[in-house]
Order: sequence, then C-alpha cells, then structure tokens
Amino acid sequence: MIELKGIHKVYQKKNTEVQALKGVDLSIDKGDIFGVIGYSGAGKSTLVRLVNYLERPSQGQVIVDGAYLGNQSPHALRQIKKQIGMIFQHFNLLESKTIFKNVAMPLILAKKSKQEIRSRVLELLQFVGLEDKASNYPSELSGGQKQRVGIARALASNPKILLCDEATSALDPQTTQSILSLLQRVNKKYGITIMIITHEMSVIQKICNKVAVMEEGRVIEEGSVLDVFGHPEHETSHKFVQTVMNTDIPSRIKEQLRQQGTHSLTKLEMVGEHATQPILSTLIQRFDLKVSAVFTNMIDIQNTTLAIWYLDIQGDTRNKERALSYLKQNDVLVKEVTV
Ligand SMILES: Nc1ncnc2c1ncn2[C@@H]1O[C@H](COP(=O)(O)OP(=O)(O)OP(=O)(O)O)[C@@H](O)[C@H]1O
Repeated sequence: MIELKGIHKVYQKKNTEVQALKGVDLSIDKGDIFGVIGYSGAGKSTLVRLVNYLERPSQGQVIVDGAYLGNQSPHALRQIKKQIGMIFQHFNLLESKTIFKNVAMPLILAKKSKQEIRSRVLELLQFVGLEDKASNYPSELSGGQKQRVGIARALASNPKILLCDEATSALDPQTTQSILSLLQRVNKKYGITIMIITHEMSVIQKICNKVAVMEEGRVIEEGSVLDVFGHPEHETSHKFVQTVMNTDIPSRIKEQLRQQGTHSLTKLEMVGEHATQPILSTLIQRFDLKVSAVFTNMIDIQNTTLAIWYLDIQGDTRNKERALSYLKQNDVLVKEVTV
C-alpha cells in the first residue's frame, strides 16, 4: 500500500544542510497498523510527511497504492492525496468553526452536496462518539474529544490510508487508550491502513502489528511487533522495549546468582498458546532436571501473550540437551545467556 524506496531528504538551512533521511526503504501492506518509533530528531515526522507529499524526497521513490508520486500531474497528485487522511499531535482544528464544520471541511472543499455532507458528517460524528457536539466549538472540547474530531475529519473523504503524527502524545494515558481503540476500529471497520509515528513503545504495543525503529535518519530495525519485542536486535530497539517490558534480569538478581556461582542461565521465549505450556513440570518430570525460574516476565501484545523466562537448569548434561531440543521442537526460542 505504501512503498518508500531509497529515500533521502536533505533540508537546506542557510549555509548548512540537514540530512533528515539517509536512505530509507519501507514497505507497508494494506490493512497494516504500522508504527514508526524513534527518539526526537530521528526523522519520523519527515518520513510520514513524505507519504502524502507534504514533503518531497531529495532522492528516492514514494509509491502509494501502486502510484509513483514523483511523476504525477498536479491533478492526479491531488486525487491520490485525497486517499490519505492525517491527524496531528495538536489536532489542527479550525477554532472559529463548529465541530460539524470542521469535519465537513474536506467535503465542502470537494464541493459535495449539502445533503451528502450532512449525512456523512453525522455518521462520522456518531462513529467517533461526538454526535452531541456538532454545534460546539473546539475550545469547548477536551483534548481527547478534539482528537476524535481530527479523526472524523480525516475520514470524511473516505481515505485508504490514515497517517498519525504523534496523535496521542498530548493526551493522558486513559484518553490515549480510548483514541488508540478508536484507531483500531477505524482500521477494522473501514479497512484503512494506518501509519503511526510515535516515541512511545506502549502505543506500538497496544495497536501496531508491525514496527520500524528509526535512528539518525535510518530505519535500524523493522519487523512484526511480536518479533521486535521478543528479541530486539539493535540497542535502541532494546531500550524502547525495556520502557514497557523488562526483559533484562535485574542487576540485584545477577549479583546474587554470581555469588552463588551461577554464571549462565537458559532464556526461553514463548508466544501465544506456547506461553502456557507446562514447561517447568515437563523439564522436571520428563527430563529429571532441577529447574529454578530466576526471572520471568509476560506481556500482552494485541491479544497475544509473549513470555520471557530465565531458568537455572541443573542436572545430567545429556538430559539437559534433550530437554532443550524438546523445547525447540515445541516452538520455544531457547538461548544460553551469561549473567
Ligand atoms: N523544515 C525543516 N527544515 C530544516 N530542518 C528540518 C526541517 N524539518 C525537520 N528538520 C530536521 O530534520 C531532522 C529530522 O526531523 P524530524 O522532525 O523528521 O524528526 P522526528 O523524529 O519527527 O523528531 P520529533 O519527534 O522531535 O518531531 C532534525 O534534525 C530536524 O531538525
């Protein structure tokens, strides 16, 4: 649905150049809720603004729904851009217009009939739960309600893609949760592909199926959210995962283990129904091993459980080898780690 190929973006600032993007390749499939995470200045906003050509790449190709944006006529580009809605951190509502008018604006600009505008706006206000606010003004709404108006306005022209630039960063955790649930409904009910820019891993955890981690203008890691949470390859991704799920053994426990003479542990990673297998009893009873669970953590990612266990497994070496290959055969990811 969205393809970015070899994207570079250079901003000219007086006599200096800022290389905001340094060769980004990204592919977002239809129906994805795709998260892009990174620290401030990583290039996330620049990247998302390229998708609807608010910014043009200095080099590389942006392809949306099969159309290469670089060689479109102004008219064709406008048509493509109509298929892309966008919501913003600070909502960008017209303060002097009512909620009804704010949502209606894309339809008024597209010269739709009054009747069509009325029925579409009322349907959308109902969808976002604001049907009683049609004649209020933005200043009379809470942040979460304003973002709901932003979402309704973005949906007015029936887009195929919704871009969200830090859409929940100005909201409290409870309101964030309700906006994320609404975005999930947008994805499911209208089949809209969603691209979310954020610096909060909890946002990725709650609604994204795929994630790209950005640093200094590059994508440093990309994959399914479960994979990146389970075994982040890059140090920055690891740090983001740690903000929502502690997958590292606390140093206090490591110290205790070293004092006891334990220098290595077996790390198990299990996903979905594999996370609820009777692992410990199998290792103890079937393979005659002595097993202590030193540190464990479980997290729910889009209704799927991800479990990480660190075990101290003692006993006959051959039995341990057989036990570990049994675990691998049962879809448990096994790794020996030093403490
Ligand atoms: N219009 C611009 N002119 C000059 N430099 C820019 C412009 N927009 C962004 N930059 C620079 O490009 C780099 C990437 O910025 P960008 O806003 O894309 O990052 P970001 O990851 O979205 O950060 P943040 O989360 O703080 O918004 C930064 O160094 C920024 O200063």
